[in-house]
Amino acid sequence: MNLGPYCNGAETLLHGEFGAYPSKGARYALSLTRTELHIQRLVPKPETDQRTVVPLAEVVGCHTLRSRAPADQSAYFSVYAYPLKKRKVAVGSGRARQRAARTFQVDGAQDYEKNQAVAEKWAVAIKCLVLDIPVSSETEIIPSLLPHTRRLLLLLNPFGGRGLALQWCQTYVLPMITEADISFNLIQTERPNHARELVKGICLAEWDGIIAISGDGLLYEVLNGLMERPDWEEAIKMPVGILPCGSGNALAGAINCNAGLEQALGVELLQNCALLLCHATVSPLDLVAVTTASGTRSFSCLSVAWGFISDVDIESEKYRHMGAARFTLGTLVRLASLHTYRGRLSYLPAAEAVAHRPISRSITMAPNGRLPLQHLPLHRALSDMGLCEERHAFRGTEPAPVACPSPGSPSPSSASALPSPSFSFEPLAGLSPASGADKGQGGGPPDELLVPLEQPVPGSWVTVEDDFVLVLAIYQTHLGADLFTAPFAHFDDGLVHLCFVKAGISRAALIRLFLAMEKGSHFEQECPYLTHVPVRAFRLEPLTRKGILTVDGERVEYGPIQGQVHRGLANLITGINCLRIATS
Ligand SMILES: Nc1ncnc2c1ncn2[C@@H]1O[C@H](COP(=O)(O)OP(=O)(O)OP(=O)(O)O)[C@@H](O)[C@H]1O
Repeated sequence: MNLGPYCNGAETLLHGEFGAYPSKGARYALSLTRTELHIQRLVPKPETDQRTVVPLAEVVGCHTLRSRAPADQSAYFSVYAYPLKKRKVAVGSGRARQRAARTFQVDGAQDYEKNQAVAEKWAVAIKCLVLDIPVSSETEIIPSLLPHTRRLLLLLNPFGGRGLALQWCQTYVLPMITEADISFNLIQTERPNHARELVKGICLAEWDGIIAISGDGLLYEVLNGLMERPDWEEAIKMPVGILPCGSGNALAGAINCNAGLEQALGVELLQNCALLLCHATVSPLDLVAVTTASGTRSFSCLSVAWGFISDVDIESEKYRHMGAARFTLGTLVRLASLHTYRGRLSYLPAAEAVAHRPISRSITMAPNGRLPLQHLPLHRALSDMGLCEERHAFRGTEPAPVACPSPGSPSPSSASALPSPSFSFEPLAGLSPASGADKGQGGGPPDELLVPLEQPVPGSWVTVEDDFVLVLAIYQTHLGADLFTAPFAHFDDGLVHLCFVKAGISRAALIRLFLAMEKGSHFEQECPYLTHVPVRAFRLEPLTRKGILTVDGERVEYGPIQGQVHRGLANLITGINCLRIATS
């Protein structure tokens, strides 16, 4: 049965009839389109026209193999997919991805070389599609279409979340990325700021990406380590990624959502992100340069929070063993003693109108003012099926060794040391500024929209002085993996989504907002106390003496803080284009 040249209306790139492994006499017709692998059993003939369709969005790689039996002139190729399945034992959502490998026998020719060439062609085509490399039926499918083996630096915080990062990485991540032909070096961080120091010392040319296996805090360290390098302009272009093993996992939630996948937590979210990592697509990522009262400047990719949200985040640290549930408990505890905070919030509204639902309500605005790292050998899940790996297809594609440039002389820092404000706040025991020790080593683009914190904001800014329950400057869709807080945000929209809730809101209304936030429908409640304004820059001046401020979920010194967005400064590995994703 010939399914080509079109399969369900899509162009067939490859078509062939193959045996299977283990054999059992079955034969299959395979058709490859840009988005799917169609598998039709021919022998024994099925009673109905039943086809198995493998969405390439669920495929991580394809390997060619050879039989250990010398008489066998067949070549084989295995396709590795990770479809989403309902789990027998309900954990979290009750869904998880299960490895599904299919091995086909290419036996059309008498000699192995010809069969191997066909197997290799299929493997190359499938890998190109997984990596979003354009292929059409006119393309000559040859190994040189493929990029060199990706080399990822995996940084794992063994104490992130519930402390399961290493176990989860070994169980769910390493097998998958091995099948995706990703070469990696896995380093466990030993202390806070270890990841930051590591990325400051690496030779950029040796890596294709840096992946944080933990919560958002570790990625914050990676981004700031890159920005603190003398070559920050080049360094910050290094694709970064996240494999969520923390408790909040906001960025992972945003990546999952961007791919069109159903909201997920725990292992399901980790597997989704690992699958997306195998698909390699990179998106520009906005960073917000945040300056605190002591003049410390750091780069944030998620949020600045004050009030209810930062209180819950930091106060729930003691429930860390509970994983994501720590926030639910923390929320209930905080709701019981709901605080309000007086503050002055100033912002520069975004010039363009942002097309989404009406947002601003009940707003009281007053215009005014080296570490050279040895590569581990490419890890491989070798078949235990009596087949061995055929690596010819990928030989000769390794990059030539590169010389590591020695660190250059530091470029002048634009992080101006701002004097402390005239009023002071209670010192926080044991808390040091987020990057105070490193101040001045790196650079980063100038914050041309900001004036020093001790000067009044420019006249084009808007200022609101009020009692707030919370102030949140968020730049991604998610505040946590299951908190769809800014549904209108995009990785590189060049916007800070300033959200605040003013005092006066009832506890019940606040709970309703947070419950609705799971689905991202909280703005539909038209709560008069909730305001959202898309801005380019903001300043928050707490007027209440005690409080908690967080940047990307990490506590920073309490006091005036301001930030400006730098559009698409970093690169984030986001994986599959959402139009191609399949949810089963
Ligand atoms: N080996 C380590 N020991 C102690 N702290 C570490 C270690 N490695 C990293 N850290 C620090 O742990 C902090 C929290 O880590 P991370 O944010 O990755 O996990 P999390 O807090 O569980 O996750 P989330 O931010 O999603 O809640 C980071 O700021 C990092 O500096």
